[in-house]
Amino acid sequence: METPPGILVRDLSLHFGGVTVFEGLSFEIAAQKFTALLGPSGVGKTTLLRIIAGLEAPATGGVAATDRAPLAGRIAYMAQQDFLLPWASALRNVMLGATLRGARPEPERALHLLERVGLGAQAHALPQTLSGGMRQRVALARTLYEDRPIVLMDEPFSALDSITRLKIQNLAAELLAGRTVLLITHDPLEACRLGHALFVLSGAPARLSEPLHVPGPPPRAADDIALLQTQGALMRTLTEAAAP
Ligand SMILES: Nc1ncnc2c1ncn2[C@@H]1O[C@H](COP(=O)(O)OP(=O)(O)OP(=O)(O)O)[C@@H](O)[C@H]1O
Repeated sequence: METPPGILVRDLSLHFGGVTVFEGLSFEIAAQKFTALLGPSGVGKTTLLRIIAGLEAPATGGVAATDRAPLAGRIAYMAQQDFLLPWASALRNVMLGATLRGARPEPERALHLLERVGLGAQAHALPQTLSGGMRQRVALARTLYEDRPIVLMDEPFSALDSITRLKIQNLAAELLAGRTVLLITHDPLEACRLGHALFVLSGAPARLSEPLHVPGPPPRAADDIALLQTQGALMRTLTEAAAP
């Protein structure tokens, strides 16, 4: 895989009807790190991710890679819902991107990734026979199958119970290490376990907080002292962000 670049967001403005979601928003997402993005519901997190993914066009400004090469084709997107096709096996769902692009599927590589997320034995199972955590692991394997240097994740684990969530966070940290990852989450613990830098988006138009940094490589233990201190600081920033 090529060296994952960082992402430059420059002078972004976007309005929906009379609402100004972004006005002159600029920031940088570090290369080869996990960046966590938190903030109140409706502030514009998903919209920001969609702009970076090229799925939404801003009124002004834009998004570029720090290596100046085009971003197109270098981004994988993992959404909150697993979006698995109900009639296709786990294996075929992992290869869905290739199928949709008309590319030759690589079942051996897909199976290897299912094995890495602990689902080798379920390769031929249909999604409805799998638990929510298993389905999100299939979705994670599908994201990895795309093998893109940049990975955008929109609350990917929010529907899971807390222990399943801790386990899949560990997997994501291991399997996505070295890529440029932007993770939207409402879970301060998830942000602190996985993020190298944590940002809070708040206000209308939305502004980014100064980043918080958690020491040590992800995934961090949930009871790590430095993590708990950062989580406290993050909770204060989130409380201020929610104040009217
Ligand atoms: N296609 C659209 N048309 C009109 N308004 C939109 C559209 N998409 C988003 N919005 C509005 O833009 C704002 C930001 O929405 P967005 O989904 O990005 O928020 P969010 O921070 O991701 O929220 P949540 O945490 O609840 O997922 C909201 O006020 C939303 O209603």
